[in-house]
Amino acid sequence: MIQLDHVTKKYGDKNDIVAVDDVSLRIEKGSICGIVGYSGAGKSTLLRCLNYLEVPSSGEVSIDGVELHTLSKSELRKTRQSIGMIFQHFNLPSSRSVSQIVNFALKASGYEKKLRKQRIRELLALVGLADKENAYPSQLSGGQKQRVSIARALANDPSILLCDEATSALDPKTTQSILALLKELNQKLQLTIVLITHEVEVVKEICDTCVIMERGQIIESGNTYDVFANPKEELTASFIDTVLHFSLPEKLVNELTGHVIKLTFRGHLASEAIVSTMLQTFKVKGNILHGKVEYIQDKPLGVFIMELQGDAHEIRRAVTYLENQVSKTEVIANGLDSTAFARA
Ligand SMILES: Nc1ncnc2c1ncn2[C@@H]1O[C@H](COP(=O)(O)OP(=O)(O)OP(=O)(O)O)[C@@H](O)[C@H]1O
Repeated sequence: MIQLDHVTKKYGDKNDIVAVDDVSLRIEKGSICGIVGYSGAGKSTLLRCLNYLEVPSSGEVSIDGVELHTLSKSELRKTRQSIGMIFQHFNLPSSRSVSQIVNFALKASGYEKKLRKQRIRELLALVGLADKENAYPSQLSGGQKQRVSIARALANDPSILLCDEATSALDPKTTQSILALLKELNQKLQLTIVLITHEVEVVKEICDTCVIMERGQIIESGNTYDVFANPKEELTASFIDTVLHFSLPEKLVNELTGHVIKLTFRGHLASEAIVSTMLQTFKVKGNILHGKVEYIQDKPLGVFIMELQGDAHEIRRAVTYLENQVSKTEVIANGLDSTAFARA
């Protein structure tokens, strides 16, 4: 388990750049945690505080109950060996072959020479590169290079893997294959994975929990499904909307005259029945403008956007019914008391 308590990291001669500001966070063993934020939010700094590549200005980082600041240099080096790291631009030396790159990591950690060849084969097979032992980085695609860097990061059998924008330089299809590999390694090796990204798609695909950062602080965090189903902060909602596309074009919304609501369903199977019961029970006309089910790690999250027309009293009753049936209702346009709706 990784635990951060009130971690702050300041830079600058006067300590006036606060890159990470009083962050407390717990990441469970064997889980995948995604840290999301725009450029400059403090993600990289926070990630580097986890293995003390950056020593926090204040606060505590503990790995499996051991506070890193209590460790001697050699103990810290040993702890770092249990934390692998991969990067956006792979950082592979161009003059070494794939097996030499992995061998170098094994050698540096004191892995017994006679066992190294076998270990290199195992690692390359694990990341799907069994046939690339003798290739050089320039002969590999971006996805293959990231696989080599993952093999290198796993050389020491780490229990934690830190991923710094690991898929940001890759095309969508290759991103999917690297994410699938990370998920597989997480399950096969019980590897705890912490990744930072500005791509919410990555979080949606593989993260059990997620953390949203802004100006060095965590503004929202939790189980990924819960955060996606019910974002509390505007920034979180806008990030999520970039992948779920659960909104309507503004021009269309402005042209609508009825009461426009957005319904969020946890699970989609009941959604159509609820909407049709509502339409049969109350004297309202419903126009479905948008309906979609997204899968967040195989769990469905459904959204309907509807325009309701009719008597305000009936609409209120219909909305009350919906509020009791679905996870969340939001007014998108023409709230019941708005003049626009009164005109309709
Ligand atoms: N070594 C440093 N010296 C001074 N300021 C730094 C240093 N590292 C980061 N910062 C500043 O700290 C803030 C957070 O930077 P950080 O790189 O952690 O953000 P980020 O969310 O990872 O952004 P990006 O996605 O662009 O890397 C920024 O204002 C950055 O300029």
